[in-house]
Amino acid sequence: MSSDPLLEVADLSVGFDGFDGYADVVGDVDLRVERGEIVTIVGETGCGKSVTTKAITGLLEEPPAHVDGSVEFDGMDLRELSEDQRESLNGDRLGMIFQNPLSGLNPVFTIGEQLIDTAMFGGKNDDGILSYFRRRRSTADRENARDRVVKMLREVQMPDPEAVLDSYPSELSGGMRQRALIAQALLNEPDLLIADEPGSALDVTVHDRILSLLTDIIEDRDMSILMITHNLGVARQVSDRIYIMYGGRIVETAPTEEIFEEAHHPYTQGLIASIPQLSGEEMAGGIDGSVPKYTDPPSGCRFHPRCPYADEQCRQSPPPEVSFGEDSHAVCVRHTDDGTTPTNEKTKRRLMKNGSVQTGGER
Ligand SMILES: Nc1ncnc2c1ncn2[C@@H]1O[C@H](COP(=O)(O)OP(=O)(O)OP(=O)(O)O)[C@@H](O)[C@H]1O
Repeated sequence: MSSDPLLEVADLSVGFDGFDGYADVVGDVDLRVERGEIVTIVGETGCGKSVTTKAITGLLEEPPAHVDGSVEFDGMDLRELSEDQRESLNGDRLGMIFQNPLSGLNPVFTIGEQLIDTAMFGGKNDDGILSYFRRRRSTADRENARDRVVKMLREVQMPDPEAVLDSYPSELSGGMRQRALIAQALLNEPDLLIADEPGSALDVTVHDRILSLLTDIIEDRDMSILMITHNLGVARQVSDRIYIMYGGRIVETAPTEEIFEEAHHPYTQGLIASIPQLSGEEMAGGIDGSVPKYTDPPSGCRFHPRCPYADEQCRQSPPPEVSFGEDSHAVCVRHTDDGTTPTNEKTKRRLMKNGSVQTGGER
């Protein structure tokens, strides 16, 4: 662990005012990304992964969101930056790719206009009158930027990049729009790329292709990545280190191989047991139950209603953080009690006995 991480998030919390009352979604989140490191946040849908990255990148509207904690990027406190400073950073030193490829592109400008602007002006990408005049200026700079965009579109394997430059987002397929967004996020060689389930809004085969494309591209670059996925198998493929998130809390973190060698939290163990295996022994239905209701979260450990080891202590008090090495922690009371320490196999047996759908193997 270095003393100079590129991104360091401390004690982040996010809640929302809503019709059903206050939703206490994210809390006590500490995470860091070292220079050149690929880190993933893994958890089921609704666990607070997107809310966490949106809070980091300043994309939550406050209110209704209430954000607290500190977010340091290369020594700058992102929460203290003015809107202008943040805009210059986003799209330049900080690249972002989100789940829905349509939301990231402006429908009234061509792909070329948008990507060339990003290449020339980075985060200072203005879709108003200013950009209209910028685009009228046919300078050598603009030609250079165009060449860079075409090169990048080729790198993301965009079919017929020259024709795509003159197309509007609505004229492209979902997969092509996602490729355009990946190209846009990488154009200015950001120091940190934040990728929120890229391609997950698309069908499974396109999603898989997008993911393997992205992993190939990032392998060749010296870039830090914070990636979000609900798929632990994907996280294993791409990341150096994993944070497991449940109910808006980080429940475990460790270097990727350590998580798979010896996961400590029953939730992580349940996710591992749910990864499809050729032996057909995975819990095909995943872990029984659903993520908490954030307007009325469970007391004590938020995972206790689904945990096969939960007892009174888990229902009563928030669990302690237990360290298993400098870089490996889990937040679970069981590890202070030798008799019932969970193991992957034990948890899998218990979860299966509890009625999770199974495809074969032990019953
Ligand atoms: N603007 C908002 N106002 C109120 N609640 C919100 C808002 N945005 C997100 N939430 C709630 O926060 C919770 C966590 O959502 P989030 O999108 O972060 O989950 P996730 O783990 O990223 O899942 P997914 O992969 O489906 O996006 C959800 O219950 C969601 O309804």
